Amino acid sequence: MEDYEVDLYSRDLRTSQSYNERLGFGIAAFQALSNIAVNGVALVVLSYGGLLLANNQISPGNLMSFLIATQTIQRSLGSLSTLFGQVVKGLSSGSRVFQYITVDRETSLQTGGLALGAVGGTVYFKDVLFSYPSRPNQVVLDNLTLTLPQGKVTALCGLSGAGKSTVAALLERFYEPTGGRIYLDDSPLDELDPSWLRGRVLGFINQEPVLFATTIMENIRYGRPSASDREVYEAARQANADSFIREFPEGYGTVVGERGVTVSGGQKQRIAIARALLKNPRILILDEATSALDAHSEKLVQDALDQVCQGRTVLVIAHRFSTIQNADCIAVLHKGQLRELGNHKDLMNKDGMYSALIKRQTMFE
Ligand SMILES: Nc1ncnc2c1ncn2[C@@H]1O[C@H](COP(=O)(O)OP(=O)(O)OP(=O)(O)O)[C@@H](O)[C@H]1O
Repeated sequence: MEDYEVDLYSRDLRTSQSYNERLGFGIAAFQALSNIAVNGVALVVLSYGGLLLANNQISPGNLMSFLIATQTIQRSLGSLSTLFGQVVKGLSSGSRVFQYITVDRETSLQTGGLALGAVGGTVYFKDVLFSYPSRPNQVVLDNLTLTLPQGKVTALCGLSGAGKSTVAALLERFYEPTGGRIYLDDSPLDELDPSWLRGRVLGFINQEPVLFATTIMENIRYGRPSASDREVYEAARQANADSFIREFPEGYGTVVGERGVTVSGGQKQRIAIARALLKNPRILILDEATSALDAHSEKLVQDALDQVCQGRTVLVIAHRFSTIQNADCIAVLHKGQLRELGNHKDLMNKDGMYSALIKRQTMFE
């Protein structure tokens, strides 16, 4: 495997080397030709100018001015070849940047939608149809109609690829539905400002929370940049993170991320939960971790999650049996369609897809 990767890398390096050599030859040929041409011009100027000077048709000063002007042109043309190489390199490096700059904005950016205080937190997916732009022929959500009741926990479950994460992505407005509409309370989501929505209304805790290369204090404060230190401590305490943070020699000033202290998966999740608590969103999207934590960490994370879910509308992409079982409402997705909806007891009694999923899961526990 290692040899194979080294081979691939060497092949790419050789391609890059050959392109650079070709560029070098091109620059050399251009410089040689332009030097010959410009020196030829200087020669012509000198011989013809000498003739005119001999015939007293121009003054020696005029001839000198001409010669200096030709040399200036020669120098400029000489640097043109190097400049040309740089332009070619710059254009190829910049092509990806230009690709992003020229992307059409698909999500509208209207402001002045709902006032934050007036947000209840009921989300309604109405006949939502969706295909990813990169695969327009694959229907990922097929006429999905689903309500996330205000202040309740709705668990989405289903087999891998059923469309659970896509539902969350549409709610975050990372994509727009191909058909149908999503409503927050009574306002269509596409009429609300996505920055306001993501910054103030929605919170997202995913499987692999991102910690930035700065202090734990600042990492938590990203939830609400205006929060005071005291509020950060309180959020960390509620997220079961305060005690382990204080055990670090530099406490909340500990730098995490690439060049700092490495924190465990469970600790990372608790920092992310503290961040979400500080943000205090009306709606929380929770993509539950599939990776197993040890029993102690699991309990701490679960307690913190229970804390953060209280009083909010929660959409949880559920993988754990306990989460699914305790949810107020369970939606079972299959190939982008809503197959079953209800609470654990009702769905188990129904003995359909949900009970089959649960039996499968408990068999492996
Ligand atoms: N960015 C994307 N571009 C194209 N297709 C995608 C993209 N993301 C997901 N899909 C496809 O959409 C379908 C639904 O994916 P989704 O991630 O929503 O499923 P899921 O139920 O969350 O799965 P899992 O439990 O494995 O995370 C899958 O067939 C997947 O291949």
